Amino acid sequence: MNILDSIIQRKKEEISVAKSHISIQQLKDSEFFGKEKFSLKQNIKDKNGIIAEFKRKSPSKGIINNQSSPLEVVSAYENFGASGISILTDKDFFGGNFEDILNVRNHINIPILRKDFMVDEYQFYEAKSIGADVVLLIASCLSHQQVQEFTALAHELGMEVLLEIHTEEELNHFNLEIDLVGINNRNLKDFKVDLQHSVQLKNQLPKGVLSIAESGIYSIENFKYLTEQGFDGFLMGEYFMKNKNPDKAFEEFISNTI
Ligand SMILES: O=P(O)(O)OC[C@@H](O)[C@@H](O)c1c[nH]c2ccccc12
Repeated sequence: MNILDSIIQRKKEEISVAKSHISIQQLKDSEFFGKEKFSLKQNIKDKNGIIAEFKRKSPSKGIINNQSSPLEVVSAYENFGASGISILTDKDFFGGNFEDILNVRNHINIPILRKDFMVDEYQFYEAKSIGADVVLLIASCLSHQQVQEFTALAHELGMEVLLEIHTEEELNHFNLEIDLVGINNRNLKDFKVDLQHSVQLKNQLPKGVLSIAESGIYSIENFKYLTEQGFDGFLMGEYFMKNKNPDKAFEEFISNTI
């Protein structure tokens, strides 16, 4: 069993526990349910294209940062022009939780991506109830049909969808309702990073689709290369989070690149 399989197995257990505690109706009654969303699609075009991630740890890197406060970090991301924020809500493997989104939602005015492994409709109601504007759909965990159904549900709830792909076969998961396509430079099964591979995949996307280069952007050179190759957006976590002050790291990166 690879790491992705273990994460999904655990996720399914968590979801069944969550369902037994909180009903969909209760989620619908929460404060954020009726709120308007911020559009990541729009912000990718209007701002600096970076979706900056708050990330404490990962299966590939272990602890990255368990000191920084989400609000301090994401406020700096917003102030220095990020198009959006990604916040991991997976607890066991990434050290995230719902509070990380709930605690910042009312303090920032850019879209928040709930970064998790979405495998069940219930999680879309959860995402909306904590104030997420965008959800991630990972093609390698889902069938073509699930991608379609989950996209429709996300839209019905007023959220946008970022479809993550990593292989040529996964291009088949794309449909015209998808808002943004992320190409993961990292293979989630063995953690290898390959930027060239992502560029090749990006060139096979239908024209006009907003493309996001995800993961493993470890230097200004990497960023510039991907920009030159025509990516519209960049999902970056570790590069900022590995610093004691991710807020400063973000500010410095922006002043050196954009
Ligand atoms: O920290 P990095 O290498 O900059 O990567 C950020 C983000 O792309 C990565 O966290 C990620 C991309 N897709 C995922 C799916 C699940 C969990 C995490 C991810």
